Amino acid sequence: MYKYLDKVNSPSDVKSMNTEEMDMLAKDIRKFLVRSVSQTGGHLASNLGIVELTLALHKVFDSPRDKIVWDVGHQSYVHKIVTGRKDDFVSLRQFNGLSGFPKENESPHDIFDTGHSSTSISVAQGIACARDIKNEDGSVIAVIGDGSITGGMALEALNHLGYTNTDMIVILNDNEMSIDKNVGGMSRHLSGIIRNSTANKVKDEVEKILNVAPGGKLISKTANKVKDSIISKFVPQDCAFFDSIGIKYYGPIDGHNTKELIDILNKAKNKKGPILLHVITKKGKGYRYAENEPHKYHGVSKFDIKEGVKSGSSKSISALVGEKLVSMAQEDNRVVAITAAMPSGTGLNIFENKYPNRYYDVGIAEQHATTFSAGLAKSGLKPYFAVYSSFLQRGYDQIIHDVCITKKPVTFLIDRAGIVGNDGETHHGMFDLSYLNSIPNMTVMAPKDSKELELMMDLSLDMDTPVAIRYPRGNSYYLNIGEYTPIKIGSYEVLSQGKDIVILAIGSMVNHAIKAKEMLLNDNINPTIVNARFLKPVDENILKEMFSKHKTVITIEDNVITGGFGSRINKFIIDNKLNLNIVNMGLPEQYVPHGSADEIYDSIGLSPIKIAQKIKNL
Ligand SMILES: Cc1ncc(C[n+]2csc(CCOP(=O)(O)OP(=O)(O)O)c2C)c(N)n1
Ligand SMILES: CC(=O)[C@@H](O)[C@H](O)COP(=O)(O)O
Ligand SMILES: [Mg+2]
Repeated sequence: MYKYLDKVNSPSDVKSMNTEEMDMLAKDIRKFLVRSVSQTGGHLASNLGIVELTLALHKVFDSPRDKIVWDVGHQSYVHKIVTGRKDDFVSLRQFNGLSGFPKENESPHDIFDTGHSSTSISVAQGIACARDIKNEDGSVIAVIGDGSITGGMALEALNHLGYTNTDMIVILNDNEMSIDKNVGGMSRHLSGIIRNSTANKVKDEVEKILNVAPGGKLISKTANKVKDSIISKFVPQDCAFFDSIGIKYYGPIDGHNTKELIDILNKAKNKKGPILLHVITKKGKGYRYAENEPHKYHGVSKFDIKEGVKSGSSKSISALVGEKLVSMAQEDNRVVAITAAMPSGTGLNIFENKYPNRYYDVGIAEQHATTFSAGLAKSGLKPYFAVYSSFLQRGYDQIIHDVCITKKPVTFLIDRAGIVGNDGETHHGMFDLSYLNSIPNMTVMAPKDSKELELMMDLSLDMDTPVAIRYPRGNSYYLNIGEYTPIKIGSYEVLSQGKDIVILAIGSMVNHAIKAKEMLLNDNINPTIVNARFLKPVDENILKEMFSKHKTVITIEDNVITGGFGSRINKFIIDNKLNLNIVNMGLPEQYVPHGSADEIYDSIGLSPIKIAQKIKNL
């Protein structure tokens, strides 16, 4: 079906191809990617952009002896195809299927597990330094995007790398896009380099990289031809930033010109010290819709190839948050919104459209975003930092040191809490209740549905201390049960009275508890259900009342079972010397793999039916 792709089962198959064949292979791969991802969902646009670069890397380097370290890893599909996993793409990101990110246990070619951004240079430098200490050889290459290089970790690593002068290659894959438009001074600097690039500005550095062969000068006719063709594209520009910190910059390089890429990589392979190759690619290349709207094709669900991705009719919880924040900003001019490179994902693009001057995209910089929010709060504003649960892990010290010790009224809108689904273990928001639980001065809430989420946001506006509100990935939903009136700090809600057993559920697990109760009623088991809206403070009055009326207590949370909501309730029971049966239900203390959220909840015993079964078996 694919003339060239069908021949590829390992990197050596690419090595045996000439550049023309590799270009035909690139075409096949693009076709394959579009077809395959249209049926499974996945990260499309970044992979379409990185086809020639990945093929050139596998042509020139000898993976896995030479180590290719992918940043984020969402662009590793072509690498997976080349390294023998093409046939597994039918199961991409599905339960028990191929991961959408590099996984060490999937292939020896996947050098390091990843999913979060800006780690590749640190990892690669560690591997390269270890190689040197152990007197081993082999190249180490970090492949990082223009979005990811704005992240604090990447900048810290560059700072260190320039100092240690380690032999290593950083490939900066610059498509001038993060998920949304890339932002920041670094991005502006890189774009400036691209704009200023002209074929005539040949500088000494070009000569240097071309003269890498021991002893020297390019003398043969062919070599000179190669030189000319490279020089016309490979023009070092104003690269003061990288050069001044000790990393030799080369570029910009056409990331879709296979011959040029192979030539440059061959030269770079033998260079001493750290070098950075600035490779320019087009996100979404080869699929018209993705080229035109790369942000829409960064991560996609299944779609029709002819029609392209269509927006769903239901409103996401994130969009609802964006809209609510707009209405709060209308009422209160202290409200400002912050995102760390996730405007569309968090719904803050809606806020940006309405209030561009009260909106900040700080780049992939969750730590900075947290402390920046503390600074805004210090000056009397009401900052709302909307951030995915797993990415906020990056800002842990900043939450304590800069927000909570001095009680700055920053509100964290924690999106993607609980199981996110197909991104898998790096992205599930399964730790936030635990990591926030022990931080003094922080109020932590989780709504039963989207209407309650809005009420919690209203409450946060009136509070002058740190607040976190967590909610899941998905479409907004309304349970129409209980009260929808202004919420008081630390107030729980009894949703239905039963006997013997009380279920205390938090956040999206309230819905699971309600469904589980419907099933249990068929077996004459009638638990009381409490919507535990706050991780902290807890509602002591309701807890005492419930614990006096019931013998068995069940806590349910979509957070790791240790250290979160259940632990807090256990402590309350111990502190009050109560004699009760208590069962904690939550996510296992293990990294949870990818799949649909429903499949995962069922597999770990948190689907309504599994909850009901567990209660029946008590
Ligand atoms: C710590 C962290 N924050 C945010 C993200 C979400 N994220 C994934 S890819 C991406 C954009 C990366 O842009 P770039 O490195 O330029 O790669 P491209 O998608 O353009 O290929 C972002 C923000 C993440 N994975 N990790
Ligand atoms: C690779 C990455 O971190 C993001 O692209 C992430 O996959 C987005 O997740 P959502 O689809 O939940 O926005
Ligand atoms: Mg990019």
